[in-house]
Amino acid sequence: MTWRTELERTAAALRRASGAAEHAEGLLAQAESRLAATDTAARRRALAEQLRTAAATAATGWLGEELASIPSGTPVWPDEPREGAVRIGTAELEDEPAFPALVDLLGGGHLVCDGDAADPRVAGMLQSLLVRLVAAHPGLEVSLVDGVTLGQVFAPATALVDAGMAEPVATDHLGLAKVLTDAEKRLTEIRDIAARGQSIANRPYHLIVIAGLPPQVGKTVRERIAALAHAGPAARCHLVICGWRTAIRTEPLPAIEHATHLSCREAAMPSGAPSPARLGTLPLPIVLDPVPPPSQTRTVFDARAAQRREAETLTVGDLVPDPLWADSSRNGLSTVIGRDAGGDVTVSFDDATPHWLIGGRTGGGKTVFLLDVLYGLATRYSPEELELYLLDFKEGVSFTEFTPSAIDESWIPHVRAVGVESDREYGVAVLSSLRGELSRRAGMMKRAGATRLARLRELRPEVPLPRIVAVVDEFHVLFSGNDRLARQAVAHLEELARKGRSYGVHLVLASQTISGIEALYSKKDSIFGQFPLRVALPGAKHLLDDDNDAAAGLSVGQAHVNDSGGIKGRGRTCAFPDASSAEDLLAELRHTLWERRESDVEPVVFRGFDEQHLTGDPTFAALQPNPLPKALLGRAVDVGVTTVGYSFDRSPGRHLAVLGTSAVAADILAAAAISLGRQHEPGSVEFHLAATAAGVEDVAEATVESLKAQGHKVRLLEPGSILTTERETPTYLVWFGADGADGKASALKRLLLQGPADGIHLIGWWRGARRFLDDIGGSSNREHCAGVVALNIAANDLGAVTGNPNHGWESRSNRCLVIDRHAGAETLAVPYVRPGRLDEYQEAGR
Ligand SMILES: Nc1ncnc2c1ncn2[C@@H]1O[C@H](COP(=O)(O)OP(=O)(O)OP(=O)(O)O)[C@@H](O)[C@H]1O
Repeated sequence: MTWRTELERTAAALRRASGAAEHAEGLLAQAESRLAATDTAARRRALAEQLRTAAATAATGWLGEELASIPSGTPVWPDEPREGAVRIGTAELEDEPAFPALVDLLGGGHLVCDGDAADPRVAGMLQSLLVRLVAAHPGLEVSLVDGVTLGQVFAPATALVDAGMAEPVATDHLGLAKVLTDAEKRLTEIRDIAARGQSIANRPYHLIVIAGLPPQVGKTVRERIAALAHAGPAARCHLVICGWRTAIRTEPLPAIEHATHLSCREAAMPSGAPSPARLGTLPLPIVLDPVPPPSQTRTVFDARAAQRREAETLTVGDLVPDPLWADSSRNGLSTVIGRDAGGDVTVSFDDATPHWLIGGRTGGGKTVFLLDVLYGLATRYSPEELELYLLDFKEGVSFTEFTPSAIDESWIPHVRAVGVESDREYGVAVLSSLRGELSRRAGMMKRAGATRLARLRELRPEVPLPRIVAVVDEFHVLFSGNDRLARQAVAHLEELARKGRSYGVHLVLASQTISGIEALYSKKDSIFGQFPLRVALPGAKHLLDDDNDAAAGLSVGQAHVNDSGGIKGRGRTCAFPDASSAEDLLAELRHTLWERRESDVEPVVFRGFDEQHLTGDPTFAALQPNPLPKALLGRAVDVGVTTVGYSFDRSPGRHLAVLGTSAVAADILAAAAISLGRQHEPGSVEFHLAATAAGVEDVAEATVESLKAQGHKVRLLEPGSILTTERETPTYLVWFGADGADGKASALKRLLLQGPADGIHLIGWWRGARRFLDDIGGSSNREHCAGVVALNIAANDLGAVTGNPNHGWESRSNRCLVIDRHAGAETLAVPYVRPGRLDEYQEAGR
């Protein structure tokens, strides 16, 4: 072989190997120009020197220097290197080391060697190659196969396995098959991403190192390896295949594309020494890199593993941006939630992912994930940019930390309403109010001529138009039962899911499962099709596509985030921080946000099973004498938990009947009387109380005391005189137990008919709805009592009382239905009771 040919080949090999094409071309040109010289030995040395210099540029530091010469303590690289070449040994010229032998691996092609790790030279080369690549590539993911030394050659890589950078070494054909299956899956996913025009440049390299093929490997597996080699480089998958030689049955080997071939198995030299290794067409022999110093291997692997763990672990503190509230929600909202090998994983509410579905078993981390998201958003966006509605249908305290408490007066200023152990009506009320907001925004957009929220915000800068995020934890409860409420919830949800995107109203539904919700059967696809962002937590079912098993191996603290409705290959698995273990930090953060608030309006908190007390209602505290007094009866099950009242004016029928056997009725009467007392000047009105029902003495007595304390004249009436007592001044007759009308049905009718005109109103408790109807003279007289508070009475009895059979009223503890026939209003409410009375009543089974 002439020097010229040798030179050309050598430079070409270097060019191929290093990818430093321009540099090698330069070398070639220079060398050619000097070919005329006569001193061959000198030329060879000069050539070797030039190639050494070229290689030093093509592969530096961890990738190119002799490992033994790299000082201990040299850090692993923090960023991906640009060069793809890596050293595997040294080319020798006349038995002297001439220049490093490089192969173009990650970002280039593959390395195929006919020898396997049973040859110590190959074992040494593999170990040093792994150290180099792990030290140089922070994002590298590795699959290791060793069918010849039972994993011995990769023993030092345990640290990589522990850090999740590598799978445990596969040592048999089944293990190899799994490696290939996983690689094929990954390849398809990455190819899909690239096919959609998205960049795959931030995806980690996947390196498969086969130290030797397990004995049982046949044609099919070899063909799979060849196919992977064919498609791999385009999907950042590269192979190092050792022991790639014709099998015993002399099957021809499939060709491995994009490969540099390393040959170690030519016949032994006459001296008995193994033949030297050869790399590709490079005419010089190669001495493969030896086993690196064990301490170096350990240090590199440990450092990389530690760095990887740290890089993938986001702390709660990392969720918080600096500065706070700096982002605009004009085009959407987003927050970082975790990290994977590709960097930060963010989740967004925008045109592409307007609504989210989150799934995971109990204890799978849903609440923690939601807290992470909510703190992330509340720190990025000010309350002018973001409003939050939080509903929790399970027994627990998920969102209470966002609201003021006896221990901590602060709250998250973005939060408008929080439902804790909410009941379904409250959930429906929140959805209904959000739907109202959709309509309001739709109207504004139409009038302003805008088609997008962002545009409307530009046109109407004076109108606050924050994006709204409504979170519903355990949302399946809302739709359980397939009843009227479930149907209402479905209707609201459908509308919000469909239109929310345009108007900046976003939903997050979290549950253990999205299947099995009867009320949603026919609408499932149309509704959940609007929820492209899927977050699968451990135990999530039916959240991702059927053929997508990405959530199968998740452990608590990990989430699989898919932004394409669960389609395979579109997700990222990341660890998210544990907000439940950062109470102090979050409390401090809450305080900081609270102190920055511009409004003192606290979030409305609805606790489904809490008692409501008249004295705890700010509306009661603010009452003043006024010409249109209103009896306060309870708090509505609506978003604002507004006070429900019934007003007494002089028009006919302004009386109030509380119906049902529940002793809560007595408390409602008491609350009505006491609140009315506040709205009259003492002396301008009298209160006549009659306590004819058993067990109401305490309540009646307390009511008398309260009214007297307000300065009112109060009379206690005895049976027989309740309806016949003369009343010359405006009077409220508060009657605990009006069933039977004191035996004077006609007097009752007269009072109902004529009373209001004289300022005389009845507030009465009837235990039986039918009895009440009889007492007032039948259904034709129902107009004579326009106010009804239904407690535990049957829906058809209530229908008979009001003449409206369609109330759909289902009585239950701690709820009442307040009906004002004149106003055409029916309001579900939590009635006022005296503190602790609900427990007493429940214990007594009433
Ligand atoms: N990111 C995380 N890192 C570490 N531990 C976590 C993480 N997320 C959750 N956990 C642990 O799991 C526990 C349960 O989490 P969480 O309360 O969020 O579950 P959940 O799905 O809401 O359960 P449930 O529905 O029963 O309330 C937490 O108390 C915490 O100890």
